[in-house]
Amino acid sequence: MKVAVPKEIKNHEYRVALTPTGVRELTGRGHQVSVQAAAGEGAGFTDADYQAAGAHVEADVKALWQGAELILKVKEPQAEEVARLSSGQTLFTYLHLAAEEKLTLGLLESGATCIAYETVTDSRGGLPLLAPMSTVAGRMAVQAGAHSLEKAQGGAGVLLPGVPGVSPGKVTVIGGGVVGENAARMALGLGADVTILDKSIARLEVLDDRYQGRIKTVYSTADALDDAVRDSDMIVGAVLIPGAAAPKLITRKMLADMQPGSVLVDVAIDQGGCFETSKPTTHAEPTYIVDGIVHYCVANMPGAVARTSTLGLTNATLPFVIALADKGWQKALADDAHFLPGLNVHDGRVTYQAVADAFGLEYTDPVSLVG
Ligand SMILES: NC(=O)C1=CN([C@@H]2O[C@H](COP(=O)(O)OP(=O)(O)OC[C@H]3O[C@@H](n4cnc5c(N)ncnc54)[C@H](O)[C@@H]3O)[C@@H](O)[C@H]2O)C=CC1
Ligand SMILES: CC(=O)C(=O)O
Ligand SMILES: [Mg+2]
Repeated sequence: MKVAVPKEIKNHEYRVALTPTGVRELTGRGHQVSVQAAAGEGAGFTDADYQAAGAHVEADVKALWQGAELILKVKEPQAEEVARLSSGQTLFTYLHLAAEEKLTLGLLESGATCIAYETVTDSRGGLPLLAPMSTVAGRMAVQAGAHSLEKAQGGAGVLLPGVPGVSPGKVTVIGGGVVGENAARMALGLGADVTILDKSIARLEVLDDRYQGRIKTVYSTADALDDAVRDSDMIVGAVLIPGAAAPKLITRKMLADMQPGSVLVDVAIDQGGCFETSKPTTHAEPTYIVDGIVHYCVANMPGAVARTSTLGLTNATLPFVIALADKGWQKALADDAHFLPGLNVHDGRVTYQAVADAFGLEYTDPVSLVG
């Protein structure tokens, strides 16, 4: 199969979808891999590294896209990339469509087959292609939030660990999944006073057992959210309903109950965000202030630590990439019931229920397409 790896073009996105190690796995199976010139630079891989693994390095971006059957990316296609996609091509990348109507309509119009990393599942109820980046983003969330608490960033001037004689800062994490647990772990490591809210008692049980009371667990209700906004120096938004737009859990009105200079870090921004006042930001300008509250809402947080993130992401995606290249999308998805939910769009049809629901579009069951 002809596989293409474009250079990412989203603001401050330095990850790449395939490492030279991945290229070697594909070329060893007889596939042709084209990598855009400098695609791996931000993650520490040179064009020569890719060539040594058997890739063709392509400087002409138009030729790269046109010649591809399978396109591997990291972030959702930007407008100029959507315009390059065509019917018969398969795109494998993060999509987050429920938060992006224009992108959804663009992909439908392209006629391409679009498989999202974030909706692939596993036998333990997890999201194996989201988890590595959720781990990164959860760990970064506290770094970013701690920096945002500094006065020069508009923050309240709170040092999370406190000092002897001064209480530590309070961090509340809403959603105790992969992002949430990793954020809580970092906050705990810094010496903050940490609480996790979740709707899943089973998940709270796991966290309680794992952290033996060092992290408080609270069942997420409207009252618990009211308490969180009154008490917290930093709130991390880390909820997910797979494939769907995030629920808005903190409204603008609730910001009035927060201490001025408190910080909201909305990691769930890639699914639209879980705070009413969230809007996507970039690493170039990661924060903004609403009603005295600092908001950090970067939609591609892991892009800033591209070396670690690329290695973590591609370790997880490689087996699925190999399946797509070896078998084609139809057989690869038909053979793996956990890969199948990755299919979000095919030939003008929406094949993921939560995306169809988000925009009132007709849903096509992916089972009917893979035979
Ligand atoms: N901004 C960025 O750069 C990145 C963003 N993300 C995003 O972070 C979000 C979280 O991802 P994961 O932790 O992997 O998901 P996850 O599925 O591991 O965890 C989500 C948790 O939210 C809980 N939850 C759902 N609704 C809730 C509610 N109303 N109140 C409280 N808890 C609720 C669930 O029970 C679950 O424990 C996703 O939107 C993901 O796409 C992930 C990586 C990078
Ligand atoms: C999950 C995601 O959106 C990211 O890694 O950028
Ligand atoms: Mg996004």
